[in-house]
Order: sequence, then structure tokens, then C-alpha cells
Amino acid sequence: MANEALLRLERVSKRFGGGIVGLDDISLDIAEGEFLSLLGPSGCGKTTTLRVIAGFESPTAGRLLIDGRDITALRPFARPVNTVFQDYALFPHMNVSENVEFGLSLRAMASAERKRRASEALARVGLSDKAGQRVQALSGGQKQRVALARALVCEPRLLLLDEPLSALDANLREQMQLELKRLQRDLGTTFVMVTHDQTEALSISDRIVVMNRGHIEQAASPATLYDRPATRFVAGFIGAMNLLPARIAGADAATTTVTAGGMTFPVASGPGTSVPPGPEIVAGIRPEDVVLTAAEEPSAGATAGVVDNTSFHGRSLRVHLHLADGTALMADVTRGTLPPTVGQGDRVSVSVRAGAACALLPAAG
Ligand SMILES: Nc1ncnc2c1ncn2[C@@H]1O[C@H](COP(=O)(O)OP(=O)(O)OP(=O)(O)O)[C@@H](O)[C@H]1O
Repeated sequence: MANEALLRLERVSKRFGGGIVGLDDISLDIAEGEFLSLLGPSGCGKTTTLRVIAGFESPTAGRLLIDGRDITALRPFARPVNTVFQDYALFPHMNVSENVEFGLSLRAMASAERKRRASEALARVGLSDKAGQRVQALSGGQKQRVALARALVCEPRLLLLDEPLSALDANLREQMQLELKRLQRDLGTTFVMVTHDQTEALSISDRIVVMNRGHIEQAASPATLYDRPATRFVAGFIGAMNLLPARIAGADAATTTVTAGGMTFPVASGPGTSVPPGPEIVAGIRPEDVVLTAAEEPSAGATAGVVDNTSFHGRSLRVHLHLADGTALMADVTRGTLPPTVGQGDRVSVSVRAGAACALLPAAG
């Protein structure tokens, strides 16, 4: 793996004054051409990770390697890395083209060549017609594109993006997510993006690094994080998840039979679904994998539940219910699959959908 990674973070820690832990022993390989997102709650260390990669912060322990070469001591401008900042950091007194050219001004390059590259970068982000405009006259989305062009004009090996879309409204944000992804695919440049928006991370990234309190909880593809969260934290952080105390009722090569909340269901064996060690485990069951039927008596493997309330979610209805032992559960039910009048106090039969990707997790952590 050592030679495959474009960037390797090797046991990187960052402590600030007063004993504040920014990063706690982080190791991560980032492959060439990857779109990687750093995701996690406020204060988990996303920005610190980005700043350490950019060279704006020095790690207090560990090292960084690009193509196997130690860059830990290199100044920011000496790294093949560029950053797009959250507030764009454009120069208001320069026009669009000058802002983009500025990215090249630290390099000895003929003016004609600078202009050619700047106009190529502006074309990439669809702003050729704005080259001579003042940046104040641009919309938020256009400013974001200028910031991208200014970073990309230097042809970095690695582009770092710090919450690049957070200042945009919801519609524009979604459009820019698609554009970012397209740009990254076209260029083949490695992108590392900080975001606290899980929907954004899930829709745009090849891989997501979920961080918590300065360490990495899990680094995996969006589908793996969703279907096979490695920890309770990830299970609770990505999407909605029912976490029920569980026990193993049996196992063979293909499946593990799990009992949780009075329900018995098979979980397919395979990578990421091994039973965690320790006596206490929880089963993570997505609301869309909980099946409700209006039956009076639960069938085999199912249990009885009582509806507490329902909320409208477009195509589906989220049903909050409780089981006989008091356990609270969420179920997302496709509209029309339950009687339209189902509501508070109604009894339903509750089971886990056959073939559901349930996560078996240690109770602690
Ligand atoms: N320059 C600094 N001096 C002291 N503490 C810092 C400094 N920068 C970050 N920290 C602390 O390090 C921890 C990680 O901060 P960081 O900014 O990396 O989090 P984040 O995940 O990017 O959060 P947010 O989503 O709020 O931006 C926090 O506890 C933060 O207060």
C-alpha cells in the first residue's frame, strides 16, 4: 500500500496550547484520483486535518508522505497542494482573471502563459465570459468557481476544499456538488473536502472519513458507511439508525441469527458483519429495514408494537413506535403499505426485512 498512496498520514497528532487535542494519532492513505470527504461533528478535527495536509499547521507527532516522500517539514507553497477556502479568499480589487492568475504569480512564468492558463481554468469552471469582471459583482456560486479556478490553475496533485459549498443556498449547493464531482472526474485530481453535511459527503465522495474527537472512526465508501458502520458513533451519525441490544441466537457459514427487541432475523455473514467481541452487542437496523404489518398477532420472528406517532416524509411515512419491552423504534414505511388511518395507539406486527444489511456493533463506543 505504501507506494499506492498519493498522500499518507502516518500516526499524525496535533496538540494545541492548553492540552487541547486537535488530532489524536491519525493514520490515513489517500489514493491518487480519489474524492475523499472528512466528515464529523463540530470540533472533531476536520479542519485541523486539512490544515496539517496544507502545511498551515505542523503536527506535534507523526509525518506526512506524498508519493512516499516525507513532506512534514515542507512549507505550504512547497507542497503540491492547493486549498479552496470556505470564504473563497478572493481579492476584491482584482478582476476575475487576475484573481485566477494570482495563483501562478509565485511561479516564474511568462505573462502570456499565465493568461493562457487562467483562461483555460476559467473555461473549466464555466466562467470564460466573466474574465474581466470585478469579483464583487459575482454571485456566491460564481465566486466559488473563481476560487476553484484559482486553485486548479496551479495543477496541484491534491486539492483541499474547506466547506466549499457552505455559503450557498440549498439549490445552488446541490448543483455545485454535481459540478465539483464532474470537475474532479474530468481532471483526475485528488480532492479532499471538509464538510459537516452528511448528505453532501454521501452523494459526492468516493470515500468518507468519519471523525470524532480527533480520531478516525471509519474510512469507507458511502455505501459501506451506510450499510456496515463500524462503530455506534458512525451508525448514529450517518442517517437514522435503530440501535437495539441484541444477542446471537445461532450462526452458520452464511448467516448469523440475531435476536433483538423480541424479533429474530438473519444477518448475512461477510466482510464488515463479523460479530464483535464482548458480551454486549447492539444491532443497527435502518428504519427502512423495519417492516410493519397491520396484523393483530405477530408472525414468526416478528414482535408486537404500538404506534406512538407518524410523520410525513414524502414517499415514505416515518412511524415511531414502541415494542412490548418499551424499546423505541423508527420504521420508514412506503405510503400505502399500511392502512391510511394507522396512528397513535394502533397495534402493528414488527419485523426486520429479509436480506436487510444490519450492523452488529459493540455496545460500548
Ligand atoms: N488554533 C487553535 N488553537 C487551539 N485549539 C484549536 C485550534 N484550532 C483548532 N483547535 C481545536 O481543535 C479541535 C479540532 O478543531 P477543528 O477546527 O479541526 O474541528 P472541525 O471538525 O473542523 O470543526 P468545525 O466543523 O466546527 O469547523 C477543536 O477542539 C478546536 O477547538
